[in-house]
Amino acid sequence: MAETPIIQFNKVTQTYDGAGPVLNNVSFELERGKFYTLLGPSGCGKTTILRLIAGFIAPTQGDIFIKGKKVNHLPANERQVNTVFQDYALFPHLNVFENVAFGLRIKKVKGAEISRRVQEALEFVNLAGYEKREIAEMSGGQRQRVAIARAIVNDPEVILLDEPLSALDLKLRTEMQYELRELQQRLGKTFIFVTHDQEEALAMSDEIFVMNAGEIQQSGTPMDIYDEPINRFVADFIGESNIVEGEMAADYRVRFANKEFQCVDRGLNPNEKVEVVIRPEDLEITSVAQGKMEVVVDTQLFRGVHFEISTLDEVGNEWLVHSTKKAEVGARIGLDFEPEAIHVMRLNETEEAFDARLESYGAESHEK
Ligand SMILES: Nc1ncnc2c1ncn2[C@@H]1O[C@H](COP(=O)(O)OP(=O)(O)OP(=O)(O)O)[C@@H](O)[C@H]1O
Repeated sequence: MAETPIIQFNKVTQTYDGAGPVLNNVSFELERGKFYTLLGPSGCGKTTILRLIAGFIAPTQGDIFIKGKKVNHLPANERQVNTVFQDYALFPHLNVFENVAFGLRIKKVKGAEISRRVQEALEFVNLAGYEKREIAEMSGGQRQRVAIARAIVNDPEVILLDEPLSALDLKLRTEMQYELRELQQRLGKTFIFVTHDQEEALAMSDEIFVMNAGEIQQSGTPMDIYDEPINRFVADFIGESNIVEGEMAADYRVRFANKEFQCVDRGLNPNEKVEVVIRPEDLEITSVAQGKMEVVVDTQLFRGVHFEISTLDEVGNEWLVHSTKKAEVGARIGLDFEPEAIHVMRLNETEEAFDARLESYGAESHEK
């Protein structure tokens, strides 16, 4: 990347109190002005990354850079980074204006400038006119916006958001997803958002980092991660997947479920063991004669927009199908799919090798 990364981690390992590492040799570079999401199950180290960037803790090993400057031990208040916490951490005894003004008062900014900047921040989050309101009189979504105003009033380069939507009900949560994304684009600042909700990550991010057990498993755009997961963990964590064991037969040919299929993957070794992913929405129900694979319908659920149909092939693999067509439980049916719907994962492939391999296939062949 041409520009100096806004944030860079270089082989960062973090250990708390002599226990095993909660971050293991993590490296990445973030660009200015993008919306990044750290996504992963509870305890995988997402918040630890935020705390290292904010300066609440220093790395056990490795280096952290902000705008090219090493900041391993730079105090939090000297970093151009602000955090929006999960519970917003607002002061209940102060009104909206004073909550947003708090950091500026500590920094002894002049009164007139405080007024101007707080006003600007509140306008930015659509809370102009709410200055005198008590926090207790604000709704969940409004409190969220006060917390964001309090972060942006300092004009930071980077805003860290630690599961900020998790306290909201589903409808408000969806509204705030749009709002946050739109706010980030208007501000043009780097946002680093932590969540364990894959739908939230897919909807909001320019780039997602999928984490597991203190490591980044894969990084990429939401579409990259969804269409081309690097391994079983990522494929399972993002969306619903059918994942079965298979082996390469030759270039563009892969075997699974006792048959050989055309795929778009090449450059793997003949007979190499692989894992094969097909998304449920890429499987189409048809007659046995017309299908590429013969299966028996095991269960069927109506999900409103589609039927969720669980089927079994002759070797006992389960194939979940999302279909607008109904099937009969117990019926023998055919499943049809395009060669591009098959995603082949090598076992234990590094992210670098994986990216290079996909790149070598060319964009057209791997696009659905
Ligand atoms: N101060 C601490 N002392 C000891 N262990 C800690 C400390 N903070 C976090 N941990 C441990 O480090 C691991 C990673 O925690 P972290 O908060 O980064 O995970 P997370 O992915 O943000 O999880 P969650 O989604 O549950 O917040 C966990 O096993 C946690 O118990």
